[in-house]
Amino acid sequence: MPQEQASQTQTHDDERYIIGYAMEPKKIQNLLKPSLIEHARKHGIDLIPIDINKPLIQQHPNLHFHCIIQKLQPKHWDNLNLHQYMSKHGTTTTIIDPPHLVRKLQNRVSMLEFASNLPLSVQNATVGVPYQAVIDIHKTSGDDFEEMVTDSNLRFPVIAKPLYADGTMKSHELCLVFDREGLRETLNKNAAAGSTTTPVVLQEFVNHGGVVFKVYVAGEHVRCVKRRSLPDIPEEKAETLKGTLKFSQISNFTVQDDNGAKSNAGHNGDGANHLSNIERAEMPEENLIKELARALRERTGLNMFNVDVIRDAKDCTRYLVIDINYFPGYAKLPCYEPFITDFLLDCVRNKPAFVCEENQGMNE
Ligand SMILES: Nc1ncnc2c1ncn2[C@@H]1O[C@H](COP(=O)(O)OP(=O)(O)OP(=O)(O)O)[C@@H](O)[C@H]1O
Ligand SMILES: O=P(O)(O)O[C@H]1[C@H](O)[C@H](O)[C@H](OP(=O)(O)O)[C@@H](OP(=O)(O)O)[C@@H]1O
Ligand SMILES: [Mg+2]
Ligand SMILES: [Mg+2]
Repeated sequence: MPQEQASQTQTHDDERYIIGYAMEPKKIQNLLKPSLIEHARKHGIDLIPIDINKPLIQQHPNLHFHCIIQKLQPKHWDNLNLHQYMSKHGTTTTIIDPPHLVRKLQNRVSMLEFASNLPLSVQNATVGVPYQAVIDIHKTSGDDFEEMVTDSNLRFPVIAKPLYADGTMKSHELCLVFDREGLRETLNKNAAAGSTTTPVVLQEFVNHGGVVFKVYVAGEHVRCVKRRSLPDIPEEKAETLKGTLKFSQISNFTVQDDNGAKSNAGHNGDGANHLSNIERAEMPEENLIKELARALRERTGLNMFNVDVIRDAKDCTRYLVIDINYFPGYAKLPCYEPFITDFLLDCVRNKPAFVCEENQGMNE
């Protein structure tokens, strides 16, 4: 079976490790496929579900977790009371990754700060971030609005993104904004939402050939795949476009899923051309991806994340990080079973580089 061949890690028959997973049912369904549970089991790892709604200390009294992987909302941290659990088992159980570090990825400003001024040196390539500004969502009219847009130094088109990328559907509701009127309209709609109003980041839209590179990181293990993205907007067209265009989770399907959906729907023409653009797009240099992953692991202190990277259509040596997601959909990677299992084996064998700093800040 290809997954077996792809696994790099040797296991000894007598080694067995218990790894708990704490996450919402939808995430479990996406990630913990029988193929992963089986692959991990064959390599010495028993994956055990943790109930995220009650204290961990009251669960599995006869099991010792070597490590726990998690994707949780703050309320779940409270319910699980991991602090209590770790005060008893903290010397032998590792939590991947500490929540106070994960939280930095839940804000689109602090998230991209990790990717600013990265000292990478692979051929001529540079990796940076697009220009972005947080705006005052209450300045929706008159001079205040005009002044704010001028002061922000942004050039249209921009993408309006909710500041908080906190795992809610709302946090993925983005909007391409073509001009000042479009921006005013977006802010007015946001203001009309009343109690659900959210701060907004405006990020410059960068033409990038309609392809996003998703770099999946699990400790030292790194994989990069191509996904569908927004199409380019030629400069002359950008000047004539007005208003806004809402979109959400445009890059969440794999190229294979996209192909299937298009052919099932009987689409051709533009759709097919667009997909072949993706297939034709050259992957970034492997060393660049590795260096980027390493640098971000160091800066964030995290092990499990993916990075969305685009390549400037005007300058193919210029890469831009547009998004970093904690604990992404690894199951969308081909042969994700050995990828995750090898990482988990690294964790339980306590390779120093993978152990998070004493699980500090756990319940912060
Ligand atoms: N600055 C940008 N320039 C061009 N395209 C962009 C830019 N930012 C985002 N995009 C496009 O919009 C998509 C969604 O943006 P982003 O990744 O920030 O949102 P998200 O909801 O956090 O995504 P995810 O589902 O990966 O968490 C990207 O995959 C890319 O196709
Ligand atoms: O934090 P949430 O649950 O909103 O995170 C998303 C994340 O934004 C990414 O979109 C993941 O997908 P990929 O980047 O395509 O891997 C999602 O993965 P999923 O398969 O678990 O839905 C995350 O949940
Ligand atoms: Mg993204
Ligand atoms: Mg995201």
